[in-house]
Amino acid sequence: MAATTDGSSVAPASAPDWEKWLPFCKQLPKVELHAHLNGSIRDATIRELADKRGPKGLLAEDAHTLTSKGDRSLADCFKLFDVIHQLTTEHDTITRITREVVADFAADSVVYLELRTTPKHRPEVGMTKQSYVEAVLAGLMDAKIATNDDPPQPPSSQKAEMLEDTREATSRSNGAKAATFDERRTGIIVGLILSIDRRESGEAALETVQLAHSLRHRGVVGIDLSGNPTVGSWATFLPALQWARAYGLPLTLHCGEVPNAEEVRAMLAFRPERVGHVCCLAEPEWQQLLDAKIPVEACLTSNIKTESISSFAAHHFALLYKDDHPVAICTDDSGVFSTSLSQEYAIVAASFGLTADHVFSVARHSVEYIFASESVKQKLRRTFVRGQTHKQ
Ligand SMILES: CNc1ncnc2c1ncn2[C@@H]1O[C@H](COP(=O)(O)O)[C@@H](O)[C@H]1O
Ligand SMILES: [Zn+2]
Repeated sequence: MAATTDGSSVAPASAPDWEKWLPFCKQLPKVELHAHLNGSIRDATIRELADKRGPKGLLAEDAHTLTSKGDRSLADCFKLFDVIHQLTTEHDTITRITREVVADFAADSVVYLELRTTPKHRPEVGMTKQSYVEAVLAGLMDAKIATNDDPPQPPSSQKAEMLEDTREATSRSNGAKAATFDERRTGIIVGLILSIDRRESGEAALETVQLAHSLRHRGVVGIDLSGNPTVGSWATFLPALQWARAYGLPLTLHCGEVPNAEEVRAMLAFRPERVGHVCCLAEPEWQQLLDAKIPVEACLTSNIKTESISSFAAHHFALLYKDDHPVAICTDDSGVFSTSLSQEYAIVAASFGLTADHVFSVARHSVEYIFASESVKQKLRRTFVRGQTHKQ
């Protein structure tokens, strides 16, 4: 793994080192660009859903074990997602977890969130990819209603109308209309990214891209490629990703979570708008990333817990930061890895000896990498005026 620091210019951090950064990071406005819906569920919700399935069931046992949060390999992590997915099969549950996840990010001073999720086709419960995404969109609506000061929840017939009200239509280069949920009620703007799972066929991937295209005006802002990195091949997903690009949908790819030089080279050559992780890049691919200046979503706790990186101090965030490479700090799976965006910022600050100004600047620069219109960026830039509303 070439993407490690030499350790000479960065001081390793122990947990108490970063904890003292938490109050500052909690009140810092933040942008979250890499958060998987089913990886961000509250522990209490997982346990409640598992218990409803029967107290002695295998799922309940697994759910209680999985919320005990030990470090686990990447392979264990994907087993865990399978358990979580068995607990979140109902539309109502999808709506509920979306509402809760958005509320949790909002409570952590996240001002802009790009939440990603894999549309699920589950004929056994009457779920199509479209109905799954509709359930997520309903959760985004509910999140706004739930955190609103005054109005009670409207009957569902009114929801579509309200959704229409809260749209922010913006022009895209291809002339399509895009939208993000605005922050009038909650203080958080949310865009939805649809994920392609590496287990899927090329056809299923294309279905997700077409769904994203058709729901652009409802808050879908981009496409992600994720899932077990040891499964599937780049060639399978490339046609769907090319369609996404033709539709003008920005792309983010999970890249280099495990060593796979050929795939990393192909991904970087494709020039996605962002990449996640980039943990296991050899020197030529690392140089390719730096030259391409593709913004990186850095997920420190995730990389440590899945054993892709050996320690916070050895994380390649330091190299990216020193090189002035575009980078955004992200959680990946705040529920599964028991973290928060504030905690990730605190870890970065303590691990790499940043000042409060540096931390603020990292947060502010993340605005430049979002999948939203210039008008949304402008609005967010105004939130990040150092010294005006947010002091050390
Ligand atoms: C740990 N690093 C990771 N690497 C790759 N993919 C990951 C991931 N963490 C999460 N996912 C992807 O997100 C799904 C869960 O959320 P959704 O059901 O889509 O909401 C997982 O099944 C996996 O496909
Ligand atoms: Zn991820």
